[in-house]
Amino acid sequence: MEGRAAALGAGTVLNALATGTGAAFGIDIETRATVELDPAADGVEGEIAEDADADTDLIERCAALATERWGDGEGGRVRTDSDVPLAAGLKSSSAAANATVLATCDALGLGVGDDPDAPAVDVTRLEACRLGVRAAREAGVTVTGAFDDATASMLGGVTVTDNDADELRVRETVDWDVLVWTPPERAYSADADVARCEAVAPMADLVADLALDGRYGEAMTVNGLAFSAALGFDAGPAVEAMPHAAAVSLSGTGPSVVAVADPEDPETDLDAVADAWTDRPGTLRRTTTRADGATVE
Ligand SMILES: Nc1ncnc2c1ncn2[C@@H]1O[C@H](COP(=O)(O)OP(=O)(O)O)[C@@H](O)[C@H]1O
Ligand SMILES: O=C(O)C1=C[C@@H](OP(=O)(O)O)[C@@H](O)[C@H](O)C1
Repeated sequence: MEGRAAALGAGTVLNALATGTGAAFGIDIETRATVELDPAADGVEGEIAEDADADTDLIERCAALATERWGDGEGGRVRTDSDVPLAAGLKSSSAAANATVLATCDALGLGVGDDPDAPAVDVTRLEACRLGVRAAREAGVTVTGAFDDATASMLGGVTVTDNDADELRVRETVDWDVLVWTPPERAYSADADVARCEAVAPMADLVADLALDGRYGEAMTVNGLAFSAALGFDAGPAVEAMPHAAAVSLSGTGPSVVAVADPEDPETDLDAVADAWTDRPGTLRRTTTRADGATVE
């Protein structure tokens, strides 16, 4: 009983910490999970390939909740390996949770899809996503549940969500080139200063209006300025990127900054953004948006 799945990292359009409404978009960086179930095992044991000391509680809970819900409460082992840096604002927790829940479904021999009425579909990706969000809340790695990030990672494209109700308001495909700057430091979402985020709620409402109007780029850039100020990050990288990018924002609670360009628009140029950011410490990564989301492998 072995199963495998992969889920996406994501960038932020609207940080949900101010109002509970959030928006994010899936990008082409992945976390893969392998689950081996053993009906005789007592509980689930987790391992994170990149970091032997990182907290495995989230993925252990994801596998355990999934076997409780769709199996017979089997235990076993779960292992993740990931291109999504941990606690860097690129939704590593959502990608790990989604990949683990789907890999557990695969190990249980269940069909995963989006149409609940299709004969081959036992579990929808949205159901799997909601279970991962529940595990994230129980593991204490999130403030709002981060259903925005979880849906972007699971479904791909851009999603706008109500994280208080775990409700998907919008899902749309976007086609952007993406440049990600990840500074060396890490910022765990659970440690974020929520009161400072709540102070910029009027700006978050404006960002939500723009996003619900389909103006994702403007929404994202306003989000970045507001939440960089709220969370104490330098807005300099965003200002440097703005002349060359369709949009740029601090991602999540940071520290990564994500700039996007429209491949059809010659006015946008991520090489110029990379030049502007080149002397900053950390890593620069070029990627693209993804519309397909998480997959069973
Ligand atoms: N590859 C992974 N495998 C297992 N758990 C992970 C992985 N990546 C992240 N996590 C979990 O998510 C937590 C980080 O969550 P968070 O601070 O929200 O970061 P991010 O903004 O990247 O989602 C980690 O402490 C760990 O519990
Ligand atoms: O924990 C949470 O509820 C959230 C964390 C933030 O993301 P990161 O995990 O990327 O910091 C934020 O963008 C998201 O809207 C909600």
